[in-house]
Amino acid sequence: LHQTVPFWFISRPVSVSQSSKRCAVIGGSGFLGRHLVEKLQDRGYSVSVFDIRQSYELPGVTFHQGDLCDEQALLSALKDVSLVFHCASPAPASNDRALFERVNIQGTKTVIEACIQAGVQKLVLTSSASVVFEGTDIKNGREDLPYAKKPIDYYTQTKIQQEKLVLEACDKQKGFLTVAIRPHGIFGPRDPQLVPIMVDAARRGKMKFIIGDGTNLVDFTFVENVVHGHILAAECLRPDSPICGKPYHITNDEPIRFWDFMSEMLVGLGYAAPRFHLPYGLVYSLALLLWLLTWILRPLLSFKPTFTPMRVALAGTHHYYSCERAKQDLGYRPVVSLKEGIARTVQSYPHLRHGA
Ligand SMILES: NC(=O)C1=CN([C@@H]2O[C@H](COP(=O)(O)OP(=O)(O)OC[C@H]3O[C@@H](n4cnc5c(N)ncnc54)[C@H](OP(=O)(O)O)[C@@H]3O)[C@@H](O)[C@H]2O)C=CC1
Ligand SMILES: CC(C)=CCC[C@@H](C)[C@H]1CC[C@H]2C3=C(CC[C@]12C)[C@@]1(C)CCC(=O)C[C@@H]1CC3
Repeated sequence: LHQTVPFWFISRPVSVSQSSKRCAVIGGSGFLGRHLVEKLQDRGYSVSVFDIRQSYELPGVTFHQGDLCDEQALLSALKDVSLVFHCASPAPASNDRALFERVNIQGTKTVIEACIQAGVQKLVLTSSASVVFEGTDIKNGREDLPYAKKPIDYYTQTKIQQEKLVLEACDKQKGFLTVAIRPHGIFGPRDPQLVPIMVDAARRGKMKFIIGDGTNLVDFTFVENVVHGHILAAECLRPDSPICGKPYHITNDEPIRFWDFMSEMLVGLGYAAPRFHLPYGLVYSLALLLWLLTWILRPLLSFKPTFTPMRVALAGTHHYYSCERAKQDLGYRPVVSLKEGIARTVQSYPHLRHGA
């Protein structure tokens, strides 16, 4: 991680002691969590994972299987840990209100209480840039944009509450420091959402259409850059740093047309790029109608449409964010370019290639 470090970081060089290199990753079995665990290990951290499931084994990594709403289970996993990364969340696609409220709100309160009780000094939350997204254009959005008043789904609604809880818990007097990382559109090897959903849609012939004029710019962020942002934040988080209790956008700093990104991925995997344009308003209205119908008919039908209003909004509007604050305060610069990230991602999915 060769970076230009901010001046206040250089002015107080503190060697990262062995005890402060003991960390836990809540949600460490997931897509981002596992990449984070691997990089932390490379950087000499001793890592524990706390997750509701164990999806892999890694020599040197201790796994604690449990629900983050269970304080006792968390406490035993956080023993002797000084740094915690919280990147667990139910998948956005579930849209299960009760589950999001239980895990993202109640569970995060439990994480904060357990951290304080266990003597953890630093908590780094994986939030989301979508906490300010309401389904309409955001161009170069900065962190001072207000939280969405009408969040596009329960996932976003509870991510807002979660971020507020974590940032408000920052208390220099008590020696408990917090920071939130807001990534956007994470992609990379082993991602269970973006590429698999896209390929599934392509295989069902649903990737022929471009929603809108196809010029809307979006941030897609390679997973290693997101990991890099988390580790920088953890290492910069000290009582005298300006980052305490603040959110930081972490992006690839290369906004791309949503449909160019989709096309590059699809073509890379051997599928045709979308070609035919459909008006945004029409597709959004149809998605809304379909969503209403599935909601009304839910006692009779268990049908999950590919086109949801939320997905149409994500596919047809501008939503890209400035990561200037992270550059300034964390010395953040993306470590993998979009081109390289796309190439590595395409290569990592041989089983999703056309004809495989
Ligand atoms: N992927 C993206 O594009 C973006 C993600 N984020 C945020 O990044 C974080 C990581 O996302 P990602 O890696 O994609 O998600 P994943 O679903 O891959 O990882 C989340 C992990 O948390 C686990 N988990 C869920 N509920 C609990 C619980 N109650 N107790 C313990 N563990 C639990 C999940 O288990 P299980 O799979 O069994 O539910 C999973 O292993 C999330 O907070 C997400 O909101 C933010 C912006 C963009
Ligand atoms: C930048 C960002 C926040 C990305 C999030 C990723 C997902 C929301 C996308 C991954 C695959 C996308 C997709 C569609 C919408 C957005 C995604 C779910 C469509 C449903 C849009 C309409 C179509 O023509 C089919 C698309 C399938 C893939």
